[in-house]
Amino acid sequence: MKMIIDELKSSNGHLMIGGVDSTVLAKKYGTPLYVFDVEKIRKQIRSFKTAFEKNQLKNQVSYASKAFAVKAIYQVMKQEDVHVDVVSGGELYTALQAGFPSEKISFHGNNKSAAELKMAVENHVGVIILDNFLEISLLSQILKATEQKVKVMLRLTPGISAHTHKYDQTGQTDSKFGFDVESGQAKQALKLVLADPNMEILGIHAHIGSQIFGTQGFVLLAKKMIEIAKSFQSELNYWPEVINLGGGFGISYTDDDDPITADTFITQISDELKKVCQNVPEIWIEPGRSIVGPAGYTLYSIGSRKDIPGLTSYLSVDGGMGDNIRPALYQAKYEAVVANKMDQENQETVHIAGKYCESGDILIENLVLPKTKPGDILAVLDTGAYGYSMAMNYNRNPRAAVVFVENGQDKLVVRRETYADLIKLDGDY
Ligand SMILES: Cc1ncc(COP(=O)(O)O)c(C=O)c1O
Ligand SMILES: N[C@@H](CCCC[NH3+])C(=O)O
Repeated sequence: MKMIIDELKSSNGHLMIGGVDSTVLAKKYGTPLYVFDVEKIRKQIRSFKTAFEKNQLKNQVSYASKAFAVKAIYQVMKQEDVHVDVVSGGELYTALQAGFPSEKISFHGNNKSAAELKMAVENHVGVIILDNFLEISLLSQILKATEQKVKVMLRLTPGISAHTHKYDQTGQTDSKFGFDVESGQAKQALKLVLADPNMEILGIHAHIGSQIFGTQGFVLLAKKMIEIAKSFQSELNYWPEVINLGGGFGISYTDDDDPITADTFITQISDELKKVCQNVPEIWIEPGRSIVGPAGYTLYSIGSRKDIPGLTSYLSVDGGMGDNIRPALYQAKYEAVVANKMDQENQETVHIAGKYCESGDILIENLVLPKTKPGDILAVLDTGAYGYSMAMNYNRNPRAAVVFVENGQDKLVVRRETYADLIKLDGDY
């Protein structure tokens, strides 16, 4: 079991989150419940910033908001004075409604619609990260028609395969994202952008994937981006002001995961950049999971139990794949504890089943726990990234509420969906 657990116990054996008793939160707001320790989020952002400062690199941290995109998190990012990236009109809308400054927003996406591009231009987003040729022409038309100018970057596919789940790889040549460097698409895109008087090209971007542990892929990417910049300079007389290296820094979900600190990542990237380039551009990164993942917990109430003699036991909880699709989609592993029995000995091994009508709805296999009874609170750890943001209403289960805790105070930041919410969009026939 992860070392962290000892730090989280209160004297009565309850799991504490951000100075608040998690069982009190479960009672107050109901379960399933996402809980975020906001101080952890702030600390992680600051560790990226500190690492850049230590290495004396001009930089920008841009939170990849797909990991968790609700108004309150954009407000925390505003307080921490970082940028954010969005990948849809919906994320952009949420950020703007939260009062997040549009000039600090980067707009990503491999199939942005004309309407989304127009929305980004009208709201003066900081930079549009162009992903394909259709988008260049759509944006060009919009800018001409509205007589506006915008900063852009080009998303490149650098031909680097990260060591992670296939669904989490994005930098390999055979990827749906970005302009391919190898075949010359990237150069062609740059020519088009340079020729457009309404587009100001800020730099180049690449993202190799998500939940990556080694530094090797990032170091390779840094080197490759400088090579690309040099070829752009010699052939098109263009040198980027910014190189954006994307996100993807891995976190520890279980003891098998060995994450690298922000300091190690940034230092190794910085060393490589300085080795291969005298005039290092401003470096941007886009961490999502590493900023919000470890700060998140999901609290569930334990319900029914099925013991199959000689085989195994299933403990069911009141949530599952609807609030955390990651185990079903990527075979992702998690750790969990019984929040009201932190001081009790582990006594048995069980599978944690969700309540959705799918055999694949198993949140954790072979979890070692104390003896439990219905009504005990199970806390799954490190669920802050890609949990709520990928939540769904399968089986017409309402989506769970989200609570932020900090300095011993709790605040509901997303209310629980009601049954009435579920039929809000339905018409009669
Ligand atoms: C372009 C881009 N930037 C940043 C991220 C964030 O990745 P992560 O949450 O792994 O840091 C992603 C997701 O993979 C991405 O596609
Ligand atoms: N949703 C993925 C990460 C996607 C990253 C975006 N390209 C996960 O939970 O691991």
